[in-house]
Amino acid sequence: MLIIGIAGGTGCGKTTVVNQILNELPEGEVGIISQDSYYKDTTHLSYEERTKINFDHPKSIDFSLLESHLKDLKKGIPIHQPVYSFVKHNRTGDTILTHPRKVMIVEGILILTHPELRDMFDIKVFVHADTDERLIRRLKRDITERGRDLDEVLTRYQTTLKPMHNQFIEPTKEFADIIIPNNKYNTVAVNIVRTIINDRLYNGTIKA
Ligand SMILES: Nc1ncnc2c1ncn2[C@@H]1O[C@H](COP(=O)(O)OP(=O)(O)O)[C@@H](O)[C@H]1O
Ligand SMILES: O=c1ccn([C@@H]2O[C@H](COP(=O)(O)O)[C@@H](O)[C@H]2O)c(=O)[nH]1
Repeated sequence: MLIIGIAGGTGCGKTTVVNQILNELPEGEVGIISQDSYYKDTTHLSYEERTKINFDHPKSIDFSLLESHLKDLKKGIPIHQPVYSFVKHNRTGDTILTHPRKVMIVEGILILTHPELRDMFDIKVFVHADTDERLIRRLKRDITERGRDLDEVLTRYQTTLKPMHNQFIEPTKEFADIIIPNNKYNTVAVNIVRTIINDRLYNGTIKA
């Protein structure tokens, strides 16, 4: 199994890059794990309390579950990936049965902060977009898709998102094997990653 970790700050375009990579690859050969699925379960808290969580700090992520799921997949064991709701700020209680694939992509803002997880990645990618670009994208996306308003996004940006990005996320760029500049859509970089995957898939250098 080839495991690719794709990190980068919120709004840099990780999800978009993953979808672009998957485009044109045969269905069923590549599996996805999103770090967002592994936000800690906070069912014991009220909605009000959940809105105050610092979701950009590594401690908000259940890394031990993520790590053990990845280990299971490596052993050929399917996992039940939790489904997360950004609107409720909590897991939904549903899971997605995720089968081991020849190539697994793990994406998320904090995935390179955790040494044990980081060591499991064969290729580490960091998607870069400028801070103002990321904030603009985040504003648009969170208002249209995640039920937020202008005030919520900007307040969260100033209080937690920006400081956590500088403290935890940006420094992990140094662990990356490949940095994808993504201020504009970067089809060249996406094609390079897809070529690496195709090479591993069809030249028999990896086993399922
Ligand atoms: N290169 C790009 N240029 C312009 N908009 C982009 C680009 N990449 C992503 N976007 C848009 O920015 C928003 C955030 O992208 P997304 O892939 O969800 O980022 P992430 O997963 O890193 O938070 C989405 O609305 C997406 O369509
Ligand atoms: O309940 C939640 C959980 C997380 N967030 C924010 O999401 C981003 C990470 O997701 P991306 O898709 O990489 O942007 C993170 O910055 C958290 O602040 C949230 O708003 N609510």
